[in-house]
Amino acid sequence: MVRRLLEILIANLRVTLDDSRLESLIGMKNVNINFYPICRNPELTVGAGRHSDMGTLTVLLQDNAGGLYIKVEEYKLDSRKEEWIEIPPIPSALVINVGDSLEILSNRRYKSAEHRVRTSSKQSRVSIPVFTAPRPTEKIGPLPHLAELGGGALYREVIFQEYMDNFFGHTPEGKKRLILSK
Ligand SMILES: O=C(O)CCC(=O)C(=O)O
Ligand SMILES: [Fe+2]
Repeated sequence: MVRRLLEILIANLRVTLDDSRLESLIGMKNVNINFYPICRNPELTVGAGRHSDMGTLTVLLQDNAGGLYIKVEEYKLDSRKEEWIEIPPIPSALVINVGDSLEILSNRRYKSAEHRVRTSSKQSRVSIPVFTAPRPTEKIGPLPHLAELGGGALYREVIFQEYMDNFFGHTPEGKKRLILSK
């Protein structure tokens, strides 16, 4: 399913990638199981702090507890408004998140989703994300055609392993680590 999604997203940018490259961009897969216990002081406690996923696409199954928020930014002429909106649980539905690698590859035509999870005093919560990411040896940079069209590459090319070392070596708030690839 992720392979098909990626194929469609890339085709939508009018870029053609061969099968082995597509496979390499989602070649590393990891599953987590997150448990958020009931919390007495939700206003004092972070469930999952604001971040974006570093890989290509994340497929997330959440139970019915709610609490997943995503940051939406709105740019007006000279102002920027940001808002956190809840992604409500829908039975049997999956949440698909764009990760940093896809933001870089698409030269920011797709933006990685900054998200966080709040705790609750009423109900515990379980979520199961499946992370897909490039193989560690894969070079990640804006796809050439997109850099040409979009007035230059917004990110420099990195080996994905280096990106991961940077990701786990620092814990910047939100999406700030993406700047480091520029
Ligand atoms: O629990 C969730 O809904 C999200 C978890 C998450 O963002 C993550 O594991 O990266
Ligand atoms: Fe996440």
